[in-house]
Amino acid sequence: MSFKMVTRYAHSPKDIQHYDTKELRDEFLMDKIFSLGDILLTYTYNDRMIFGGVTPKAGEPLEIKLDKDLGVDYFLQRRELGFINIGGSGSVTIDGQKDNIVKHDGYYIGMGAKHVVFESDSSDDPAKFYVVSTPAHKTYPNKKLPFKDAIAMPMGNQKDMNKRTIYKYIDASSMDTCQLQMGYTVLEPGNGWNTMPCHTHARRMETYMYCEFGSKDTRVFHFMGKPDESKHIVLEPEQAVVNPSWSIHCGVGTTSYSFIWAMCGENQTYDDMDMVDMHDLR
Ligand SMILES: O=C(O)C(=O)C[C@H](O)C(=O)CO
Ligand SMILES: [Zn+2]
Repeated sequence: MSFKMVTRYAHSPKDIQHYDTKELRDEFLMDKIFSLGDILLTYTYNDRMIFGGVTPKAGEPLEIKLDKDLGVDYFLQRRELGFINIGGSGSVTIDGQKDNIVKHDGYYIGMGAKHVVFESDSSDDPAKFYVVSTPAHKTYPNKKLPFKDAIAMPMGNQKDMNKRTIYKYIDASSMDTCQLQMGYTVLEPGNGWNTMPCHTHARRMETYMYCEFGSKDTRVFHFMGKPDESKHIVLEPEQAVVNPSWSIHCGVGTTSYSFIWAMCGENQTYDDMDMVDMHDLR
């Protein structure tokens, strides 16, 4: 098993003005999230979100152990954690309490949980736990978040090539959470655009992890930057991007796809978005 956590710094919009493709990718793209038997995490200085993949082999449980790096006694001493499984079935054991987790199940784990152990039922179809952790100030109850209970918001339409459903898993309207908001967006076949018309939310940063592409050659062109200075990053399946709060975040795929979004910052108000007028995009 290997455990790796990389750091990504925070940027001002001016920093990226002259970035070439490689620099932009090096700073904002996480090119590997799931690797069998491994934990691969990123610590971004944007609101100190930690995110990445936990992919256990069958019979070899994985636990995120972070103390010295965070200056705490254990990983969730001052943090909360959310996850959504996009792989095969598995389980999570939180301080001795085990729950089965099938594909697309999620979980909220409150501050103070000492041991969170992830397991896969089979190495041929391992669970792929996409995990996101944000700083917390209060312990809220752990909560299993089955896909069927997510708040489903149909969005867009076929004519605009953006028909999709946003599934809110961790949302302050239906449960307690300190900072973390998390969900999963699924595009309908034949649709390519997410989050268009696009927005910013200076109050919150956001990460996107793109997955479940319609074909092996599908690519998603993800757009970021100030609305009047947009740049793009081309993503393969199961890669993630960091979006600073000043940045737009939207994308178009060469087929349909899904993505997991997670936010953290000043508020927990999903609809608090500054919509960008199409005339202002450059
Ligand atoms: O498809 C969409 O639109 C989204 O999923 C938007 C994200 O949820 C988002 O950007 C929330 O601020
Ligand atoms: Zn957003």
